[in-house]
Amino acid sequence: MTSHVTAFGSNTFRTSVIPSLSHPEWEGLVITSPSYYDQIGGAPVVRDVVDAFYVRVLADDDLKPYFAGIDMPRLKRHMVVLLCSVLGGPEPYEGRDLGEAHAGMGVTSEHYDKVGEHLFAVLEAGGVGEDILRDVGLVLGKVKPSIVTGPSDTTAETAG
Ligand code: HEM
Repeated sequence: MTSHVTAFGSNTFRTSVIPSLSHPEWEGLVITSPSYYDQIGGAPVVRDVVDAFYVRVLADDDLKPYFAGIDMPRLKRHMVVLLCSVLGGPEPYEGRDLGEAHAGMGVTSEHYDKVGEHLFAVLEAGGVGEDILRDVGLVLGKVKPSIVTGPSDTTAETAG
């Protein structure tokens, strides 16, 4: 049996139709695309995604040590707001610059990629579409150099 009900609440954005613009003449001329943030169900869904994300991250023996002694409720709050704003939501991110927040942690490229995989896994489990996954992947690629400061054994491109 297939189900398209997301694991993170219902998605009602597609049901909002503006009656005066529903004439066939207007088809394809009116931009009705909601933000990714609205598409996935807004802040409540992002909160659920982030909760599930840190459950996975903390269950990963390679990643868990980074979070020892960290104020997780605060971290989750900052991550929720960051993800909301990346997805086009209204909340402005007020946490630290990502480079500054991760400075001195020695995050490796491999561990960064694992964190990215956990984020993808929860977004996929929540029924998030391909287009959003693709763009989140692009953002993760852009942010990586600010966060990764540790040694990596996958720097073969620069060899030779
Ligand atoms: C994948 C991209 C990542 C994003 C978007 C991200 C995002 C964030 C954000 C928004 C904060 C809070 C910043 C603040 O306190 O103002 C944070 C803190 C933190 N992140 Fe990340 N992070 C990422 C990757 C990682 C990785 C790969 C690790 C470790 C394996 C990591 C470990 C931590 C820890 C331990 C903190 C808490 C720092 C502290 O409070 O002193 N993060 N991250």
